[in-house]
Amino acid sequence: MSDTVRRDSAAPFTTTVLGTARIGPRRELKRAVESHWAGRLDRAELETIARRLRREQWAQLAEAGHDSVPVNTFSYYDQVLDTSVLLDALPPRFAEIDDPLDRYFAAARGTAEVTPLEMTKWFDTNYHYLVPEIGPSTTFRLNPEKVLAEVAEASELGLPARPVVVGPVTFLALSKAVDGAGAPLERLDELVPLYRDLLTRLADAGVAWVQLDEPVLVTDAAADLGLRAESVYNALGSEERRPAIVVATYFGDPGDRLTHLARTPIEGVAVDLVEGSVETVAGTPGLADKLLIAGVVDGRNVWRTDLDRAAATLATVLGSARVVAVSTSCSTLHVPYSLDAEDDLDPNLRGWLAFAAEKFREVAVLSSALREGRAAQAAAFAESSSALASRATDPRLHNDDVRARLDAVTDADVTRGPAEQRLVKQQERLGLPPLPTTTVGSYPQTSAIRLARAALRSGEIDRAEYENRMKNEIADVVALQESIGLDVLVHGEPERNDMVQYFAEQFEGYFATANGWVQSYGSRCVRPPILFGDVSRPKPMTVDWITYAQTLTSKPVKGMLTGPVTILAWSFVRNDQPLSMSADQIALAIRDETVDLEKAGVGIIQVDEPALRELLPARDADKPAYLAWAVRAFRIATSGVRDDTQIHTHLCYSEFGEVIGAIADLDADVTSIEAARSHMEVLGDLDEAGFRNAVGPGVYDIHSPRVPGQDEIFTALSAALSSVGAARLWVNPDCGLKTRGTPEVVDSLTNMVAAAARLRESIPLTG
Ligand SMILES: Nc1nc2c(c(=O)[nH]1)N[C@@H](CNc1ccc(C(=O)N[C@@H](CCC(=O)N[C@@H](CCC(=O)N[C@@H](CCC(=O)O)C(=O)O)C(=O)O)C(=O)O)cc1)CN2
Ligand code: MET
Ligand SMILES: [Zn+2]
Repeated sequence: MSDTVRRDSAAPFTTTVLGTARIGPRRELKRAVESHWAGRLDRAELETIARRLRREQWAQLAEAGHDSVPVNTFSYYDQVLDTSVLLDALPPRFAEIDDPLDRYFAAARGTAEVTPLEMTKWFDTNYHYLVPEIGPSTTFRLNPEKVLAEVAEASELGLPARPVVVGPVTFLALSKAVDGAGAPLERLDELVPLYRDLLTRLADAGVAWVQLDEPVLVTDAAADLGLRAESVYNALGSEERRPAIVVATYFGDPGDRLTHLARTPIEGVAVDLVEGSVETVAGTPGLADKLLIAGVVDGRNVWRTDLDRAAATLATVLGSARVVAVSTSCSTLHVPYSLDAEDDLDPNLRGWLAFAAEKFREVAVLSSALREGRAAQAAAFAESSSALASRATDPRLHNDDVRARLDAVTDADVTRGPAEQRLVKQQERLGLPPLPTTTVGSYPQTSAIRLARAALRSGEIDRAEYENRMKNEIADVVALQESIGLDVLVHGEPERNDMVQYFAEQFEGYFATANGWVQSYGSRCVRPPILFGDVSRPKPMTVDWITYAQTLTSKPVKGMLTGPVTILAWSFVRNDQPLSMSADQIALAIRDETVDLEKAGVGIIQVDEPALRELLPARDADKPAYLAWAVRAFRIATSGVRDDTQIHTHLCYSEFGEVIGAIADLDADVTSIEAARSHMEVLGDLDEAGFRNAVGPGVYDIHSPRVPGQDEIFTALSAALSSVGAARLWVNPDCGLKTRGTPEVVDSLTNMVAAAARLRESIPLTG
């Protein structure tokens, strides 16, 4: 059959990446999309900017010598949302919006009428995807326009385009069932004909290779993933008119799922050889006639590749497959664009790093060395090993005091007095009313605040002027909270560019970037700081701001810190020591800060751990060890204070299931937790996990601009009250307010305080 012949002879490629970022080297897409939402940029202009960003990205790959270029990795918001659109699987509440792009953004962000899709973490990264909702009324249908358009665009430029699409197993495994529907994964059979159809359309468009992303195959997210994948890819492989298929696994080791894939007629597999192991590849029969895309360059961390080691890894797997292509371990979505945008980096550090552009070149160097011999790339190999040696011997990597302190940590250092006893002492000190009202920390990060920071950076204003402006912000936020009638106040975090970066910038052992932006969700970006050495805290980081806020009010002001696990999760981490050791070092630095806050008279300190769930390993076997070190790090950070100092923590991003026991083990006096979207269900789970301390279930969802009504909050609170009782219940939104506007914050909090007051009246006044 002619098509089959064409596939077999489809020249395998040798040099590629699994995907790229799209936000733009200077966040051009963020600005364009946000201007479009604000009505300041029309659709044609938005599309022009998007097209230019795609072309620049593709050109960069081609120039680096890649012979296969991933396309359809562009997205106006999120690639999983794009897949929901591809499969026509948006929930019916969006059907009334006729225009496809308006509908797309409505699904991502919601409108006054409809709530958006839920957002959650993409595996163990800090990227968020929009969770597909699969209900009884979902009928799948193929909308291939976007992927075909990107293929056409790249082909016109003469580029070897390889479309990348989220695979059916991963798509359904990440979906949630709604309206009483069964598990989405049971509907795989319905997706197979659509993907077959898509394959044919791509073949018709001249596509030689297609990449179907199946990262879920490195997890234990569902039973029988290997068998399910085998059956799907047998079916897709049997399609006569199709491009060659590569199935990409990443973020871990596929284990025996690789054997299942190898049994199918697909032409290639991509394997993460940074987080996964070469043994899996070597132990998998059936790869001999396939293309193996070997992910030896770390796609999600920023360290320069050890080329010798990567070349050795490639040599190990060379005999396992028909052809070995060199690649990144995953998409470079998770790292900044290029070191070229960093003017002020420490020169040594620069040599140790590789952002996306530098990784593109590393891939090409390794591929050339693999085919033409090491001698062809001698200079690059020499540079890599001297940079590595410089890093390994840099004295800033080791701080003996920090290591000695950690060695000396005992069980007593991670244990506080009994929780009930703490509660009594804290209540004596704080004298709070029942159902205390509070907020999670941040208030709107207005553009005035950000512009002040930009002005400080550019030298337009000095430090004193900047501090004045921030103090004015704090004064405004304190006054606002008093007028609304909240019981426990916060300073509002105006001085923080980010809840992780702010601390990292003040730690020893960390570097910050100027333009190292990475997409977090939609148009929102973060600049993850780079943890390179042992961590310590030279001086207090938050005490002056909190004590200033406390001078403005007689209500207690909560100190506000980020916990060690979250700081670690949202940083680029060292790859030369276990994560647990880095977590403990950060924990000691945070402990120092809690002790200083206490000394300064602060009675309540919140240590946020929203990323506790995020670092949970993909495989069940690895989970208990992670949870043990994560809990211990939090307890190192929070057990240095007296029993009458109240420790709060905060968690968001729901899906607490597997970490619920760990949340109880944190032993915080008060835990504020996202609950609004799951209708307080988490409270029952906490109870079952033996959690007996106080809890502030988020009573409304801050991720949407919608103002919750007083009755709606009252209903949620009443449910919480009957679940945990008045003695343990706090009242708060489900996360910080930094992304919201002030008017909606005022209205929402006013309703929240009123609902709490109403409910208080119903509580019998016993002791
Ligand atoms: N690290 C981290 N990860 C996280 C979260 C988080 O808070 N931090 N929360 C969750 C995700 N939520 C997020 C919520 C908001 C933003 C967000 O708003 N990001 C800002 C950037 C925040 C920042 O770094 N701000 C800097 C720089 C701001 C900036 O862009 N300044 C302009 C100038 C000012 C202006 O034009 O407004 C510039 O430099 O060009 C500052 O305030 O100093 C954005 O995309 O716009 C990101 C993630 C999970 N992961
Ligand atoms: C992502 S959790 C955010 C917690 C932080 N204290 C804030 O309110 O912004
Ligand atoms: Zn939060």
